[in-house]
Amino acid sequence: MMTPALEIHHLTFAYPPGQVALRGINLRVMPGEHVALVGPNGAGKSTLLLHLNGLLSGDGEIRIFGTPLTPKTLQQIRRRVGLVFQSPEDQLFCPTVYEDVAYAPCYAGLPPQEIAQRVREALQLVGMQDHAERSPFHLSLGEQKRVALATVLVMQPDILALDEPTAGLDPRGRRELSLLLQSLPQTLILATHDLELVRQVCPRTVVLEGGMVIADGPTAQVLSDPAFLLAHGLA
Ligand SMILES: Nc1ncnc2c1ncn2[C@@H]1O[C@H](COP(=O)(O)OP(=O)(O)OP(=O)(O)O)[C@@H](O)[C@H]1O
Repeated sequence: MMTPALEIHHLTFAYPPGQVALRGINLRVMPGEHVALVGPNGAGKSTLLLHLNGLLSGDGEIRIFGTPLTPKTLQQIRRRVGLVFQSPEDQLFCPTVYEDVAYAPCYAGLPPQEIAQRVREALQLVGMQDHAERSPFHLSLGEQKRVALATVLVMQPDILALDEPTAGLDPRGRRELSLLLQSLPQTLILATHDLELVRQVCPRTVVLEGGMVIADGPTAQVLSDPAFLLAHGLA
């Protein structure tokens, strides 16, 4: 059998001093799957994403392509799992867009020529190739979000986890991002309230509520029942 890209067993986590955010999450995602993570505010979506590359660490087990996530494997796993945060200012800190996108490949010690090529490709993918020399702080929110995505794509992660990627984007920005996400061959985990995006990008949807998985199945099925959507804060 093919090794899953992501396996989560009985993951439980509480923020100090005791705010329980995840209660026994089990999840298996196969390579190349595009999975949506939906649920009301406070359901635990962001908390779950922060566990995927060890930024938070709860009780239970996480395996990335079969490798358990432990302090020993953390560096190796961070190269395979790219996390795009909800607010781009958490991800951008250099004087220029180019430097921000080049930061991770520089840090990883890639050769300069490869860095330049990867940065060009990543900026092209998100449609920001003409803004390489601008300051990220003078870009619009939508542009910043695209650069933040490029800073992760540039490392060519096998798993891409995005938190609210369309929040704050205008309709055209949304459409372009949706098309880009649909085209990505990577395993994709998308935490969002944007059900239209979910229908466009993710054949599978997982619903979280109160830190638990309360539904997991084909998107068309999971999102088809208006009463279910209403009951769980999704509509
Ligand atoms: N830094 C923190 N300290 C304490 N509690 C937190 C912290 N961050 C989140 N929580 C709590 O953990 C729970 C899960 O929050 P989380 O942000 O993961 O939910 P979410 O599904 O991403 O919500 P949203 O849709 O609002 O982004 C909530 O009860 C929240 O109040």
